Amino acid sequence: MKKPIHITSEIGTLKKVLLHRPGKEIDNLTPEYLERLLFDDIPFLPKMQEEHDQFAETLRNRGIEVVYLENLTAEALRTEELRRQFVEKVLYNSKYKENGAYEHLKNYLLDLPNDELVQKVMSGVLKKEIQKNKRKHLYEIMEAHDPFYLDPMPNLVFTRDPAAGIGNGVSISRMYSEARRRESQFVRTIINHHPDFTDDEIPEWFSEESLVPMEGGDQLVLSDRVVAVGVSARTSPLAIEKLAENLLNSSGYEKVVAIEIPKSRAFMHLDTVFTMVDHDKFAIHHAIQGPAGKMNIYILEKGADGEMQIEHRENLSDVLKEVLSLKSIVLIPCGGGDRIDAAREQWNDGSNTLAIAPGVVVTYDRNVVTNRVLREHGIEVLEVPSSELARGRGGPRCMSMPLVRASLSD
Ligand SMILES: NC(=[NH2+])NCCC[C@H](N)C(=O)O
Repeated sequence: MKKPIHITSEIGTLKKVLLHRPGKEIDNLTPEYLERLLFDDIPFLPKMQEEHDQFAETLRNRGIEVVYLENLTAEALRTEELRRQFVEKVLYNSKYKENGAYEHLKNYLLDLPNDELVQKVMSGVLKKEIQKNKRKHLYEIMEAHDPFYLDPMPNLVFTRDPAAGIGNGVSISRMYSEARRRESQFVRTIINHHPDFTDDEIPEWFSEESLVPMEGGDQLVLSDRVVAVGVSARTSPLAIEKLAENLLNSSGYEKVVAIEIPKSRAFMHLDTVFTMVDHDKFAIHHAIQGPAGKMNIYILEKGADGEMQIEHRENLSDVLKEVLSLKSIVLIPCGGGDRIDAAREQWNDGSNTLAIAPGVVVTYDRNVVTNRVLREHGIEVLEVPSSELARGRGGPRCMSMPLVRASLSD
């Protein structure tokens, strides 16, 4: 039987992918809350949806099955008990656990049919939506102080981050910031309760219940033996070691490569500065490499005694050649390596490519220099429009959670 999750590389032909079509959550963004909600601007939703639909169409045109987070979640909530658990988890991960201030909110949500329930949880709930006479806690009453009963989740469009497939298993993220922590509950619900996923035992390499953060944008499945994980503003070394222990003990994975990147907004995840585009080619933003190309890279593997062994390395190209057993590799610089073009295009996710087959990537049309340089290196580049999509600081890789890719040996 076909496995519901099969991801043994970054580049194997993509067969099935999970997306989220941006919705009303975007229309609840206001300038005041942009920082708290990790968004940089207020997109024009109809245009953003149009661009997102073109992204999905580009994938479908290449024979890829596109499924949506909102639909699978609504389908998975098959009993009253599951609906209740889902809502309670989401609210628990919000800030309303303190003094039971969420009872009315919970009842309000549970009165809705599944598709509306899911939409509401995504879009957020304004205090004014709940009847005044039902609000009794201080927080509920103080509407001007904060209009949101439940914050919107504008980052759901970045399905890459709350979970990632590795091998036939999944790593469900403990998101770094409160703004995104609830997002993991959607994939959790799907994996545990959607009929397309429950027939099979899906190993879990990392859980959202963990105390230390890790996000999917930092995880790159380099091969069926090696996973790379960014040590970033969002993913901690403690989390990476935990993931490595699980992978090295109970999967075919033999090495986890921890790659330290600068902790800044522009470089929030490894995939904003480094993605795989072909068997031996990678898109990279040169600024992650220090003087003379030096970086901090650590290879975690099991020693002969079964203990975890960690080795330090400094050169990315050498590490990639070593762990992928390649004679040579090519790093394709974002913006062609030009200081201005590289910084501008990295900000708009120039290196955040989504490989849909070896040497075939989906990118944003606005990154003209990077796209040209990728083509000069023999990569087929499928461009998608990006005026509005780019405003949340995530590109085609961030906007997709691959569920099934062909193995490279197929
Ligand atoms: N895999 C990625 N690079 N995701 C980008 C996520 C962007 C999102 N606004 C955030 O700050 O979380």
